[in-house]
Amino acid sequence: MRVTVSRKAHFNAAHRLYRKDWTDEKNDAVFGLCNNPNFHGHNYDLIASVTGDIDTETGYVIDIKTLKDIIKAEVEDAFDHKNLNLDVPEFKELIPTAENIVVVIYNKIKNKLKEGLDLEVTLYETPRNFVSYAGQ
Ligand SMILES: Nc1nc2c(c(=O)[nH]1)N=C([C@H](O)[C@H](O)COP(=O)(O)OP(=O)(O)OP(=O)(O)O)CN2
Ligand SMILES: [Zn+2]
Repeated sequence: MRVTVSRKAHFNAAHRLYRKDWTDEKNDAVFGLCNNPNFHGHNYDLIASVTGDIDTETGYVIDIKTLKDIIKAEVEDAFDHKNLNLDVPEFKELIPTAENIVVVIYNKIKNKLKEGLDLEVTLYETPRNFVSYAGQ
């Protein structure tokens, strides 16, 4: 019996979408306002969903406190009130699009989960723009 346990979280971060190896013209053409050198911010929301078997002794798939602590350490403490391009090592050479951010978050959380647990992360960049990643 596989059951999914989910936890919501939140962080604010600034970013700029651009490639250092492209001209300003090409960055403007592809990324538009998101290439503004002054950066811009988003109120990111995320949902981390962990799927696994219910432990017969505890009744848990995962203690939600454990999931909360992982998300705090791996996502909130690492990204909240940060400039993703400048402050977060994972995005030194990786454009902080929602797609790339959700994959980075997935990998950071997945590495802290016990074997046998599956993970899906959904990241909202705005209330209407969101991406999901479940590995592969
Ligand atoms: N595939 C992607 N497209 C875009 C991304 C992205 O990460 N992946 N990101 C951006 C911008 O960074 C940003 O998200 C755009 O924000 P905003 O202009 O506020 O977006 P909307 O106008 O759609 O805002 P709503 O309030 O949700 O309508 C652009 N593209
Ligand atoms: Zn943006």
